[in-house]
Amino acid sequence: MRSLERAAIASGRISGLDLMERAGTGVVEAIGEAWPDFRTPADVPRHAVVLCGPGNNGGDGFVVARLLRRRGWKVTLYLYGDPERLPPDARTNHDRWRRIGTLSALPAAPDFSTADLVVDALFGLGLTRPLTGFGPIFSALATAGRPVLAIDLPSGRDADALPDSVGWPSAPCSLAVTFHREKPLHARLRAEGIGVIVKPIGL
Ligand SMILES: NC(=O)C1=CN([C@@H]2O[C@H](COP(=O)(O)OP(=O)(O)OC[C@H]3O[C@@H](n4cnc5c(N)ncnc54)[C@H](O)[C@@H]3O)[C@@H](O)[C@H]2O)[C@@H](O)CC1
Ligand SMILES: [K+]
Repeated sequence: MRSLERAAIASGRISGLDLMERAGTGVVEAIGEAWPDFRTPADVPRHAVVLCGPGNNGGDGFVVARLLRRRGWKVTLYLYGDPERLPPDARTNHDRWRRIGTLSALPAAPDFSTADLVVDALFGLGLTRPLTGFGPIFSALATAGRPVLAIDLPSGRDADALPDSVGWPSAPCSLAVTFHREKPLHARLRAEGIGVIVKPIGL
């Protein structure tokens, strides 16, 4: 994915920011496909809790937050990490979000009870080692029993599904929305009964 992305950007066909916008747009399309009820307006605005991480997976989360807000959703956004250290495209989408919404630092045990949907944009392809310290958050998420959409893949899991990654702490997941092509992990997710939707982003 990284080399495809680099080649697409180097060709001048598309920018990294465009890819991120397409990824976020694909996620919002997938929400309507997986949960058709969410397409129709509700009396009370629907509530999404979006968890953004320190890389471009978090950047996709900021795009999704903005697009859901535009569709009338109430959005609660938690950021894990320092906004000043976000990579450039994620930072741009953080700034765009901040023009229309607020964010808080990710608490140790967030309240997910009023969420119609939780969007997991903490970690994607860039995870390099097992997560530590996320146990209480993942437990709170599992206990809340709310639908969880993973952007690209459930945070904490290894996209390559290498054997030594079995058992790494990871977020619960109802649906994973990945981009361009499935990665090795997605076959495993399907085998576990987790939905997977692949969205084109113009690569
Ligand atoms: N590569 C591509 O072609 C595209 C990527 N996109 C998104 O970008 C994501 C990949 O972005 P990144 O490469 O920035 O990676 P991530 O956003 O998955 O994570 C990178 C960040 O996580 C930190 N990190 C890694 N392992 C950690 C651990 N165990 N504990 C704590 N911190 C850890 C790294 O230091 C870095 O700050 C994809 O999953 C996808 O969601 C999309 O925007 C569209 C195109
Ligand atoms: K994720």
